Amino acid sequence: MRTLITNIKELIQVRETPIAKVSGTEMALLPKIENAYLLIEDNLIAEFGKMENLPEISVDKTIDATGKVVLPTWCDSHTHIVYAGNRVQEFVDRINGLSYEEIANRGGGILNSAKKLNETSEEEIYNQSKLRLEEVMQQGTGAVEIKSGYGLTVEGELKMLRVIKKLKENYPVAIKATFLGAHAFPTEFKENHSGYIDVIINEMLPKIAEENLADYIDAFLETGYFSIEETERIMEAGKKYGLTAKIHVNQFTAINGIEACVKHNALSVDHLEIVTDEDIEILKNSQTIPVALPSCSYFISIPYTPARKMLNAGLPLALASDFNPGTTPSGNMNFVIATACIKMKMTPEEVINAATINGAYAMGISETHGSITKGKRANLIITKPITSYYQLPYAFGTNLIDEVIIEGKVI
Ligand SMILES: N=CN[C@@H](CCC(=O)O)C(=O)O
Ligand SMILES: [Zn+2]
Repeated sequence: MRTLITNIKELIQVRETPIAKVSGTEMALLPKIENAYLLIEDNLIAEFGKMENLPEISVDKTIDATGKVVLPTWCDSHTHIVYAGNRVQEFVDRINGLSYEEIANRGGGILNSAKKLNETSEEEIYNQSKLRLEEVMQQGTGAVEIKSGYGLTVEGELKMLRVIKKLKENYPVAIKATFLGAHAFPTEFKENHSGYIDVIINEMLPKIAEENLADYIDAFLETGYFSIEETERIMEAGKKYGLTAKIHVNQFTAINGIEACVKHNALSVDHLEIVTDEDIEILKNSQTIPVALPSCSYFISIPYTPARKMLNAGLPLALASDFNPGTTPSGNMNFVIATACIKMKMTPEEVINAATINGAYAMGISETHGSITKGKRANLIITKPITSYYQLPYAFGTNLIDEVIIEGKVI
């Protein structure tokens, strides 16, 4: 099957030579071709170039993109899309003055979602979660990482990971599964942290490996959650099963957690609302990519990741949604990029790099996703007619997406 997209006003994020990620000042550059065509063969990008160089070819379908921008679909490297129910009451409690921490201390927060998840059948969780996946696909997401972490029991964690596996099987979007058993301590292990970590290492991980249910391992390294030493135990155990770490860290406090993650070759460190100069130094010269989650900062009113400071220091940065019931009940990457421009003072070029090629890197899929490169997956957003790609973050709240193509097919 050959599909030809013609008369593209701007074909953006064009990388003739494949790259893994972009860092520092490179993030300000977003290569593009004006008045372009792009040829899709089956599920791959086969050719692209200027309209004037379009060769004579026979195709099965032509899409006229006059006035429209074409770019790679969003690569959302950090979500918790699989969950049961919602946490609307906590939303109202926060409006009335309670903080995220106060709600968690009352047994709300992650433990609230864990209770709901353990009471809900696998089929029902799948049915609720697939609606969120379908929604973000329509919003232009073509690759997504999904975490467990609302089970916190052997059965609960396996149930979540099996739902992620089923989503992988049934949807064309690229999905990476991350095991986040170390998301919070269940109440019965509140005073016995090592006991719960033993359950993670000796009971959960072997079963997950046996069923091949996870690609990565995560922990919530934070004051009041998992300490550096506890997170190190988790990362080391994961490594034994071939699971590279992607760690929640520096969301509320900076406790030198980033150093431990870099030491253990984490693929990404995520959140980073609070970042010290030492953290930035440590991230330099590492292969670990920082991931910012601006919708979370927006929703629970916490600081935004200091993107400018990090980019000025030469670091790469990825942007992801953090879609979850507690701190970010939205997976809309269009809102993520707009918020990063508006609140983090990133430029349109930087946010698009952060949400495509760098997001792909943060999921370990930049060889196949995240740019317009021959041989990569034909995962594309075709916008409505717009003046330029600047309009995407500018017109926040307006749906400017006309069509989404995943694996070569309009969805
Ligand atoms: N901070 C840790 N985990 C999630 C939120 C968990 C929740 O409140 O349900 C996050 O990334 O924001
Ligand atoms: Zn998260």
